Amino acid sequence: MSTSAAERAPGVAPGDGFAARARGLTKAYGTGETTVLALDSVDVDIARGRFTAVMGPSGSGKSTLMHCLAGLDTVSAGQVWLGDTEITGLKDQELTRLRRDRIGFMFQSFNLIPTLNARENITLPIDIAGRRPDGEWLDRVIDTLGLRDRLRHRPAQLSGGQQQRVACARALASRPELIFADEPTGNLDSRAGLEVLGFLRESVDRLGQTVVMVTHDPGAAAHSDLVLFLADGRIVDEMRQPTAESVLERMKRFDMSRAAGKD
Ligand SMILES: Nc1ncnc2c1ncn2[C@@H]1O[C@H](COP(=O)(O)OP(=O)(O)OP(=O)(O)O)[C@@H](O)[C@H]1O
Repeated sequence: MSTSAAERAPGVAPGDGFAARARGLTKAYGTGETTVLALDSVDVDIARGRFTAVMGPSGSGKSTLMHCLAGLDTVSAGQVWLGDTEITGLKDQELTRLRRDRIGFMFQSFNLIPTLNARENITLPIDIAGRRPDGEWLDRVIDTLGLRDRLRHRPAQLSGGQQQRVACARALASRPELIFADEPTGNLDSRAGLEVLGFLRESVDRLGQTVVMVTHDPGAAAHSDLVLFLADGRIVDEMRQPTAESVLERMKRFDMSRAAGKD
């Protein structure tokens, strides 16, 4: 008999107000002496309708956290919920369906299909799922992202910023409960990067989306509502209403305390 998430984790209410949550999330890679503890019993709540940034030094577990929250990777211990669905323990097929129906992804490489035009790229995940796009929503996304006059262009005919906007529209097209963005501005010049961050911000403010973004860039994190700081597989701090300066300052302190710890 399966036990409900709430029964197994006392005090944890169903996912009201949270797009995703984790309790005791632990991820180890490898076995024996070569084991790497990428996540060490992480508790995290991702608020609905908010823009959350995840920062931390290289190797601190940012991507692993994102992959485990998105059901792209299995966990070693702990529980993860998307809304009020516990995803830890779901079978591959159920996870694939859940990701397809409820999550949007944006990666550093845009992963656009070169032979499809912008509009076809945007609706591809919906088409693959065999669903019909919600025309009104799609129009809003396309207009919010300023892509109306680029829909018939193929990726090669678009600038890097425009391609990333198409990738953003594709992530939003199915109106997912949650968008995960892994370094979405990593390959862009600063102007195009700012554009993408502005669009992610607008998707939260104007379209009510929930966004989780992994980034190394304090300037990018400043577009979020909340920054989670990871170190050695743990969430060690958080910051509301961040500015680039306050995030940079926090990271410097962090580097200093790490250096002190190694002495
Ligand atoms: N498939 C894997 N096999 C073995 N170890 C891994 C694997 N994936 C990640 N790790 C290790 O887990 C730790 C966390 O990695 P992760 O990629 O989550 O860090 P990150 O904070 O996203 O790093 P970066 O900022 O460099 O992308 C690192 O020590 C990494 O080497």
